Amino acid sequence: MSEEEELDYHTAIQKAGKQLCRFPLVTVRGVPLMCHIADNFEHIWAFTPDPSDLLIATYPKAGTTWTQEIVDLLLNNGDAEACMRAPTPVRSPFLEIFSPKPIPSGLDLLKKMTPPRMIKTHLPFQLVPLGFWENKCKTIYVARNAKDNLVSYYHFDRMNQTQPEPGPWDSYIHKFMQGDVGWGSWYDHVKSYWAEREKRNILYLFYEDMKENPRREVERIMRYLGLSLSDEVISQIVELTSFKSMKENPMSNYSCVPKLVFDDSISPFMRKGEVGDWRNHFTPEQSKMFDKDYKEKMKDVDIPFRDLI
Ligand SMILES: Nc1ncnc2c1ncn2[C@@H]1O[C@H](COP(=O)(O)OS(=O)(=O)O)[C@@H](OP(=O)(O)O)[C@H]1O
Repeated sequence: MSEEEELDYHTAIQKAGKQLCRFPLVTVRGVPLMCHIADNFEHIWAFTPDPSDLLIATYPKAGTTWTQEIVDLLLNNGDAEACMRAPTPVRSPFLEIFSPKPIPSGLDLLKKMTPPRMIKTHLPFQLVPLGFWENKCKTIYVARNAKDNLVSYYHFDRMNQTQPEPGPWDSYIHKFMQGDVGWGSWYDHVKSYWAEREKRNILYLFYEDMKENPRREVERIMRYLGLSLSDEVISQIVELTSFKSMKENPMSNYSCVPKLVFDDSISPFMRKGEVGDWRNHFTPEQSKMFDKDYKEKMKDVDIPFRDLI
């Protein structure tokens, strides 16, 4: 990003900050979306990607930013400086985000960029513009176990002053289970991409696998992208995308978003980055109740989630 663009970007988000509020949810084709997304859904649906574009799809808080950083470094042969050219949401536009914006509007940014582009979405499979599938765009989906995903989303809803009010922890668990949160049901989301993964050649990854063996997962992404990088470069990418490195990196830690939007005194964007943190939040009763409902909602699929019990 040039100095002028960077200045523009910061002025724009500061100005937009004045119009920001906790956006209410509006249902689009059965999926609750924040109203600024719902109001502009027609434009989002009409977006036509280039066949060379890459889609990174996730339910919110499943490891999107981590994956965006890995992909950008892979595409830039591990060049840390190149990947510090701009904050994550500028390097990898967020397809459905519209103004007033805590981060730049995805469609506006995409118009200015030449393919191949790295595009982020939280839309469930059925709301992703058809052009992605017609043009056979490569797609990486990252899923995170439901309980850790819920915990991360709860803290994000507390700190992001544009997300709907999360309310107390106990009622948030119920909201999440009912899919009464932005981008809807976690259960439907992870299932929607799982069902299409083979037909659409979607690389379906798990946050827990990335934590367990980041190098193995970086290499998996590398092969999916048709790249072959040296062992040394891969090691560098693993190091640059560790939680600690990304938390310290102003281009990946979302410190680009002003405090009046992302209030990091409530909870930082790069919060803990752990598997199993749900154990510090769920009471045994809440966990039992969640597990019973989970079993019922997930009985029709066998997606290998771990660290849930
Ligand atoms: N490098 C790395 N390693 C491990 N964990 C990481 C990493 N980068 C981000 N994170 C954690 O991912 C959570 C944020 O998820 P997303 O990037 O999907 O958020 S968003 O939906 O794009 O807003 C959030 O999880 P929690 O800490 O559990 O809240 C981040 O801390």
